[in-house]
Amino acid sequence: MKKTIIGSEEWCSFEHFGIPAIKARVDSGAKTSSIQANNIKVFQKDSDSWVSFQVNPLQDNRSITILCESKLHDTRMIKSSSGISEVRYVIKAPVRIGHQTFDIELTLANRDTMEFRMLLGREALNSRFVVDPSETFQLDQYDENQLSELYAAFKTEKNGLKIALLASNPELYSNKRIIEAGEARGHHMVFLNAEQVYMKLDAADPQIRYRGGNIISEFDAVIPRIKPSVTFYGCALIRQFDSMGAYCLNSAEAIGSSRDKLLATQLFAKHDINIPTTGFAKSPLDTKDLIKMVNGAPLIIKLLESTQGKGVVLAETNKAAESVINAFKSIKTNILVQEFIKEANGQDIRCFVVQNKVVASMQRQAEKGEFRANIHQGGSASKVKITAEERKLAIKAAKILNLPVAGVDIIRSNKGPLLLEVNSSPGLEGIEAATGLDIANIMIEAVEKKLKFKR
Ligand SMILES: Nc1ncnc2c1ncn2[C@@H]1O[C@H](COP(=O)(O)OP(=O)(O)OP(=O)(O)O)[C@@H](O)[C@H]1O
Ligand SMILES: [Mg+2]
Ligand SMILES: [Mg+2]
Repeated sequence: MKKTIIGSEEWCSFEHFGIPAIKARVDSGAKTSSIQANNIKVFQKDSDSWVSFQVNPLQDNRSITILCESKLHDTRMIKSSSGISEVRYVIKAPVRIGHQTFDIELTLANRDTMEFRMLLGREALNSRFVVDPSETFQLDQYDENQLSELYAAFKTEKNGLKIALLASNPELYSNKRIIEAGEARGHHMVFLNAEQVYMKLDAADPQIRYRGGNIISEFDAVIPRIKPSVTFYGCALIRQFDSMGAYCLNSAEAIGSSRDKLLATQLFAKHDINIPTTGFAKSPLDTKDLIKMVNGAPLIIKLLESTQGKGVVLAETNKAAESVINAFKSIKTNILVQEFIKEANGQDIRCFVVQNKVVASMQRQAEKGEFRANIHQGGSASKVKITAEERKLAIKAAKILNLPVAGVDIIRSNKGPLLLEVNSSPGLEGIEAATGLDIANIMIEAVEKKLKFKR
C-alpha cells in the first residue's frame, strides 16, 4: 500500500468517543501515542476493567470537556525524568486520520501542561504514513469557525453550570478548593487568569477573549478572586462578564468598595455600624488634631489599601504617631488613623459570610509581641462561638457592601463588638482548617441557589 505523507502536526478524530477533531503532534520518537486526559477513573463493568476520563480536545480551551469511557487495554509503569514511577493507563480505540481509520493504542496522560492534546507515536504511523517534518496539516485542516461548528453541540450540552474562577494563581489553596468543590457538584469549572483575559467593548458584539485569541463562550457564573494589585482591571472584567449575563459571586462594585477602606468605613458609619473611632485628613497641618480626634496614642495607622495586615501600624506615642502620619503624607499615601483597641489583646474574629449567613467563624490570636492577628503575621486560628450581636454585625456589614461572599473582621472591645473591615476575597485555608467546614462547597451552593439550579 502506498504510504500517505503527513506533517509534524495533524488533526485526528475519535468518532467512537465523540471527539470530532483533536490536534496531534507527530512524534516518531515515542512508541505509543498518548492523549491528554483528566479525572481518570478505573471501574468494573461486566467483570472487565474500564476506565473513564475527560478530554479537553482543544488547546487552551477547557470549556469543552468530553467524557470518554473505554475498556482498559493495559496498565504500564512509567518512570518520569525525575525518577518517580507512575501508573499509566492504556486504551485501544479507533482513530481517523485523513481517510484512514484504524485501532490505536493510547496512553492516558493526566498532565494538563501538555503542549499538545495528543502525541502520535510511531506504532500508529507504522506502514501507513511517512512524516514530512517540514509540513503541517497535510490531511485535514480546520479553521476556528469550523472547529466551533464541530464542537457546537458541546457548548449547549451541560449537566452542571459553567463557572469561571477569575483569579491569578491556580495553585493557591482557595482557588484549588473552589475548582474542586465545583467539579464535585457536577459543574464545569474553568480557571481564568485575570491578567490573560481581555475584552472587546462593543454594543452589538461584546466579547471576552483569552490569551491566544480564544473567545470565551458564555459562563453561567463567575467567581472572582482578584488579588488587590489587579483590582482595577479585575473589576473591569467582572463588569464585562456581568453585562454578558454571567452571575458574579461578588460584583465589581462591591469588590471595589470593600477594597477602598475609606469608602467602606464611611458606608459603615452611615449605616450605624460600630467601628473604632477613625479619622482621615489630607494635610499634615491637621495631623495633631487628627490624633486628638481619635483620643491620642496609642493609635493605629492603616494604609487605605492593605491586606494581610501589611499596611497596619501601631504608634505608641503621640510623637511617633505624628511622624508616621506625616511620613506617609509626604509620599502622598492615603491613610486612616484609628483608635487602638487594646483590650482586644491581639485577637480578632473572622466571620465568613455567604448570602446573609455566617457560615463559619474563627478567632485569630496574634503572635506574642504582635498586635495584628492576621495569619500572615504569624497569628493562629481556632474555632470560636460568636455572639448573636457579632453575627448580626457581620451579616449587616456584608449586606451594606452588597457582598454575597465576605470575610468580616470584628474586634471585641469594652464597648462591644466593633467592625474592623470586610474582605471580598476571604481566604479559605485558615478558616477551613480551623473549623473543618467545606466552605468552598458552600460558595458553589450559593451560586446554584442564585441561579435556581436544580439537578
Ligand atoms: N483599631 C485596632 N485596634 C486593635 N487592633 C487592630 C485594630 N485595627 C486592626 N487591628 C489588628 O490588625 C489586624 C489587621 O488589620 P486590618 O484587618 O484592618 O488590616 P488588613 O491589612 O486589611 O488585613 P486583612 O488581611 O484582614 O485584610 C487586625 O486583624 C487586628 O488584629
Ligand atoms: Mg483587608
Ligand atoms: Mg483584616
